[in-house]
Amino acid sequence: MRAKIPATVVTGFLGAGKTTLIRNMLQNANGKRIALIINEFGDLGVDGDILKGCGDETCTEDDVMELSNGCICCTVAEDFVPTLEKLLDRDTPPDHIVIETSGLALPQPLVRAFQWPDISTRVTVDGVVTVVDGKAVAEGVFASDLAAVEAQRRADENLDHETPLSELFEDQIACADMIVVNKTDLLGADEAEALTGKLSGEARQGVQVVKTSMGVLPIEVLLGQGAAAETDMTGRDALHHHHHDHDDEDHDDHHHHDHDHDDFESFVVERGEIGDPKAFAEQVADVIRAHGILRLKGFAAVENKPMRLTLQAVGPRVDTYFDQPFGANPRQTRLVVIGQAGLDRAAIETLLRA
Ligand SMILES: Nc1nc2c(ncn2[C@@H]2O[C@H](COP(=O)(O)OP(=O)(O)OP(=O)(O)O)[C@@H](O)[C@H]2O)c(=O)[nH]1
Repeated sequence: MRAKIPATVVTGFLGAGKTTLIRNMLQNANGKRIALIINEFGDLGVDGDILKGCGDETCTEDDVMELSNGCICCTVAEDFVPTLEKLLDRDTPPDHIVIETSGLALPQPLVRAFQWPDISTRVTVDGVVTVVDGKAVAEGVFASDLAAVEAQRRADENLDHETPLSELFEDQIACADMIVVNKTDLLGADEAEALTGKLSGEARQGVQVVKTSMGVLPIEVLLGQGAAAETDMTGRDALHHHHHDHDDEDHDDHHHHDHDHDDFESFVVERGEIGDPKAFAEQVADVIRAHGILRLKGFAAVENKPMRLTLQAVGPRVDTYFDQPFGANPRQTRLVVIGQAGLDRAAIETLLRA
């Protein structure tokens, strides 16, 4: 049986920065074939056009598909499932599927759609990424252009107009496997830190909360979370049952700053052979927990074993398996550590080499 194709769901309010994040990801895809499904309302198609025109060779028009209708829970059978199947049935299916939900959409019905027979055997939800407008949330308004959000709601008679935005926001947070606090360029460092802490407290246990601006996030952090969200709805459920949503054109009311400070960093730690793989995996998990490392991956040389051990960690969940003999490669342990800027490299190196 072939491995399931991973799908990442990107959710977040109008203007939070979903399209910006996805565009950045496509431009840094490193040859990964990523197909995009955009759940946009009606005939606006704005994000689709932006992304189709992103000018990157990895992002051809064929790889961007739009769902014709705004609400996935109502159109799963006639729209979403066929769209997904069309992608899966290609001669060269994508390596990864990314789905951008429309601004007021809740991710829950979309994740549930992956439980559909014929889909559940072929695709799995790698992770739900909730993009947050850091500035707006810090100010307690959740979206920076409230008028646009209201207009978006009013324009759809099916939309529930009663639920406060704060509750829709809670639902997006509840479903997340990763929360991206975007627009930190508009926040002070303390404000950003406080917001991150607050959101960590509100999210399900173990959910990673990362800070960034202009949606710049290493693709290794964004993709490959392995959450299988559709099989794990516990605690993800929407508190509120409102339906129907649609998207709207973004109103360009934000200032951009050109900044090139790095929000993420990564480095390599090398060491000699390890003893017991299981004990080492636990050691790695401890280091990850102690230092808030987002991803850790690489190979280890294990005493008396010709094969190299592959290590992959998403947060403190560490997977290991023997993949192939070292062959011509040096018999060494080499681990790539990825995290938010400011990792205590020296301490991490010491712990990983212990
Ligand atoms: N200052 C600042 N502006 C940002 C940042 N990220 C995105 N923006 C801007 O915010 C606006 C909205 O970004 P989008 O990526 O279109 O947001 P979206 O979530 O896709 O919005 P919709 O698709 O309309 O729901 C755009 O003008 C972006 O250029 C950021 O980190 N800082």
